[in-house]
Amino acid sequence: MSEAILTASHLCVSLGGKEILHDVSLRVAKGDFLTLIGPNGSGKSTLLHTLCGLTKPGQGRVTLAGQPLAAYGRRKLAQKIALVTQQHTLPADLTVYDLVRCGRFPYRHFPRGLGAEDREKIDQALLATSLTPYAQREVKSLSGGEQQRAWLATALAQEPEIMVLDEPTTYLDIRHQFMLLELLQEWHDRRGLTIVIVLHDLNQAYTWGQTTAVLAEGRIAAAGRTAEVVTPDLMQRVFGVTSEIVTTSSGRSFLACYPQTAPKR
Ligand SMILES: Nc1ncnc2c1ncn2[C@@H]1O[C@H](COP(=O)(O)OP(=O)(O)OP(=O)(O)O)[C@@H](O)[C@H]1O
Repeated sequence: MSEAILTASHLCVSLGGKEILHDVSLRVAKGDFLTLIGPNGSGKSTLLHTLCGLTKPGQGRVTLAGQPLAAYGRRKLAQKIALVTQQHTLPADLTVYDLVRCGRFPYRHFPRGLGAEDREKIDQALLATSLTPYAQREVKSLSGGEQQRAWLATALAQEPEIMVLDEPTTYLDIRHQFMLLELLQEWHDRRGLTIVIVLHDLNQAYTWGQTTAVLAEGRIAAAGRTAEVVTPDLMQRVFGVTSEIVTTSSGRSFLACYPQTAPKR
């Protein structure tokens, strides 16, 4: 088994006076592509924020490469982990280029401005997300899906070892959902990026995950190799939905979820 890069041990997290995560332990191996799934309100975002050090656990701890998160300064931590979430507040006139440039902040030594390497990384990130022609557009003028890609570009420019993404396919049409997942897969395969990603589409979690963790009511219901975790039995137990592993004529396997009441075609 590969070494752990990120480890959560016995996390208890409370928000607004209520315990949200109960004794959650999770091990993310270096180079993993981990999909995190669970019903609405099960604590997925809370877990991601805690893994990134944005939310402090009441009990338990998170370690990054064997060191507690608190041992890393903010700049060093940002060189290791990038978080892509959906809650964004932005100045009205911020351009895409300016946003993606923020990904280079952990590497900048003030008062020096952007160096040649920073500019190269920004250009690469814009290119990878097909946003080069949008560089001078105001972020707020972009569609929801384009904005999502701009945030992904910012995280790519950050060059983290671990990318943590909270439902990044929201707002994206199906082709762009696949493009985003393929892009992550490519950065995972070519650059060894470790990925922890919340996906609501269970088939996508089944298809892209090497490992999968399932949260239910603030507890880990299952974790391990995706093919062993994402099973019709578990989907029934955790989500209350019927599903089947379906193999197409081209030999690809999918998790097909369907309501019992769906009309047959
Ligand atoms: N700041 C807060 N104060 C109080 N309760 C909170 C706070 N933030 C989140 N919660 C509650 O914690 C629970 C878990 O929320 P969280 O956003 O982590 O779930 P989730 O699995 O990501 O949900 P979803 O799939 O709907 O995005 C929810 O019941 C939510 O209402």
